[in-house]
Amino acid sequence: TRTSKPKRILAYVEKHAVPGDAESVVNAIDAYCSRVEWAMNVGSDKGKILDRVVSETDPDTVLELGTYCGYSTVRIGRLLRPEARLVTIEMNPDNAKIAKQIIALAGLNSKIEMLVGSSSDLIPQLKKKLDMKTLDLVFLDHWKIFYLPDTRCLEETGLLHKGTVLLADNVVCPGTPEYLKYIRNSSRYRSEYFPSRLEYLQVEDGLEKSVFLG
Ligand SMILES: Cn1cnc(CNC(=O)c2cc(-c3ccc(F)cc3)cc(O)c2O)c1
Ligand SMILES: [Mg+2]
Repeated sequence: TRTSKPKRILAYVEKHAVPGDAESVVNAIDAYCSRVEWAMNVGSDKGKILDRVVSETDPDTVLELGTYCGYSTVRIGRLLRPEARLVTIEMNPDNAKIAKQIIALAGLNSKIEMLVGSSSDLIPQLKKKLDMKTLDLVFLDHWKIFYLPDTRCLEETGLLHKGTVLLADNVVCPGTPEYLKYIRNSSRYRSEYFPSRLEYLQVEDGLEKSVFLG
């Protein structure tokens, strides 16, 4: 088919959001995906939990794994201070192209940098590439089987500091069993589960918040 779901989401956002108004971009995507077609955005129920964690953490540096259309990128970016920076990694170049346009429409280009490629390749480069000292917040929302290996990689590249917050989407649906087993049994993290619903549906899902203890 000529269009894709991300392209249809972008078209709807261009029609219904106010340029420069990140909140209206978030609301437009939620309106489209709840009324027209489901998409794997974190959504508004889990999004409210994400908002609270971002506000409480008040991060200078954020890493998002899994951009998709940029819904959570905009959701997080809209809460960051002007001098804060968010790096988001997306491995699908078509999704990245759409997300870039949605992030631009939200007026968040100055705070957000998108990298296109595999997280396992890009994470080791973060330290030097972006002069990344350490990360204050990591939002995991990419391929569920990559949550654990990428967390181990973040530990080994020295990108986590005492107090870094890891927030993982979909720990119930589709589920991230290996990640949960590791993070909940590790003495290097203090974890807490926030029950919620899968985006736009009545299915149980939730976010796992884990604080790195060093
Ligand atoms: C292709 N691709 C690019 N990025 C990714 C990573 N994200 C997911 O896989 C993902 C999947 C689901 C989901 C899918 C089917 C279903 F029946 C229930 C839930 C929900 C999410 O919130 C997700 O983040 C996949
Ligand atoms: Mg998700």
